[in-house]
Amino acid sequence: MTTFNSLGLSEPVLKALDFMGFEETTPIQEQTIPLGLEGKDVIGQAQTGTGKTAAFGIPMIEKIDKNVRSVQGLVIAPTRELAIQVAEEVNRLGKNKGVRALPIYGGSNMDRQIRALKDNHIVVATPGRLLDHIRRKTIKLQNVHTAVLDEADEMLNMGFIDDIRDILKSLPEERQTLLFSATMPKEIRDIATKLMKQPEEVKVKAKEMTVENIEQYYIEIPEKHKFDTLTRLMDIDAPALAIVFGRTKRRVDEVSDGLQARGFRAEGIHGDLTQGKRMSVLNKFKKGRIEILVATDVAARGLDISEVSHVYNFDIPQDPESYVHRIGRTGRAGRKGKSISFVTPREKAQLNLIEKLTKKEVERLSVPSSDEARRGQQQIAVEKLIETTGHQGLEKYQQSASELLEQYDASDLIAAALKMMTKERNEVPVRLSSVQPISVKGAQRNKGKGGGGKKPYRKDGKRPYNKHGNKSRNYKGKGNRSFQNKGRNNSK
Ligand SMILES: Nc1ncnc2c1ncn2[C@@H]1O[C@H](COP(=O)(O)OP(=O)(O)OP(=O)(O)O)[C@@H](O)[C@H]1O
Ligand SMILES: [Mg+2]
Repeated sequence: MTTFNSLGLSEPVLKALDFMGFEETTPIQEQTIPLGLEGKDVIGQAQTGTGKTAAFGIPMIEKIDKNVRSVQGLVIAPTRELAIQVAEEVNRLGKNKGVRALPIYGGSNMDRQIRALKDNHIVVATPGRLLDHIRRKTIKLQNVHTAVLDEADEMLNMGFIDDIRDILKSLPEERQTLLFSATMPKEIRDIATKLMKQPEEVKVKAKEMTVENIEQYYIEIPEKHKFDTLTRLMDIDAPALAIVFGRTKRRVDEVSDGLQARGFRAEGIHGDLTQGKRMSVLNKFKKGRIEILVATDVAARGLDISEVSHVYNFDIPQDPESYVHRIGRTGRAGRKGKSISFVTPREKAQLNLIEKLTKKEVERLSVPSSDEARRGQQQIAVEKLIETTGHQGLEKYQQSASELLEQYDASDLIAAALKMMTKERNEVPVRLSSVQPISVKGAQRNKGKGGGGKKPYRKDGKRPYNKHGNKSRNYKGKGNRSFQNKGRNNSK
């Protein structure tokens, strides 16, 4: 166990860490904070939810002179939501030291940003908006000594390489550059290395690329049954907060409309929404006012919402890396999480690619039946009833309870109470537009995935549900055609 104390951090930063409840370092923090403090360039790769933000945030804050009123640290992040979140975490870490961070991103008022820039030591920006400021000369970067690319591979992958290069060119030569992500494909790392000075590579040793505390499952399912299966899973799992990833904006809209039609508190988020709408949906989700966030990959990276208990890949992602980030929205900071990915029969090769990247086998589940879903709902009522027996104030009901028990059979009474408490399953028909399955370039059709049989769907390890009908059928692909990888479709 390594404490932050042993890293030689300043009192105000230690106090902030204490306030935030960080007791010991995570492995990536333990390894990169000393390098960051020494001024070394660092490429840091560690699993999702393991504290990379503080790993770069802490040394950056330590190196800020709060009396110099100019931007000294710069973080670049791929999305607006992430820029805001990172700025919040940096502000928490820097609070006692008097170090302030400002998020700047497209879709918000430029003049206001310009005014606010004067009072901040650190800027957390999306690449496009930052370049706007640089080109209009509305931001002064000559005092920047530390630059961080958070989710570096994503930004370089998205074709932002020229933007990033232009941004870095506008910073002083004498600076430190840090690069972080949970994934770092070799070709991207090679590009990145060219932007840095003899970077130290820190790759936290982990057998698998995904964190162990996420239980990973997949369900093989034809496209047309996905939606009903999703709502069944939700009825059984009763997630605290869930994120459902869809492939396109239209898909996200349709799935969130469908979920609403079935009585779930769901809303969608994707790149076509206004900034205001995106923020309001995300805030509602963080506060639990909606329970399901339906999203494109725009929400796949970096977002840290601790209560997210389930991630559903309604559509399997095009990039295997994206899978790592998507499921990483759950199981953060040591919490438990569960991910379930829908794979159409023609997409098995894509699943194999994912397993190859993550070095982790994804376990197969059978399609839950509507009877299992109904029992799932009933189980929720059972748990609620049991929990309520521990509540105070039950004595007010004891008199009625004894009277009832004199007249009726106890099990009839409990059955009636459960019936009243069990949510009726809403199965209004929902139709989605058809989509193309993901295709893998030159993919070998999956020839019998290893890993034994599938597991019947169950809410947890303790209560097995019998399998009912609905076995996944043997869908045959149309021959062994290899599919063209359409590359990244710009559909976030
Ligand atoms: N040392 C620590 N002790 C306890 N909690 C921590 C510690 N470091 C970070 N955290 C918390 O863990 C959560 C995840 O951290 P963070 O968002 O930095 O993860 P990440 O590695 O950047 O993940 P991703 O790859 O998804 O971006 C945050 O809520 C953060 O406040
Ligand atoms: Mg992060």
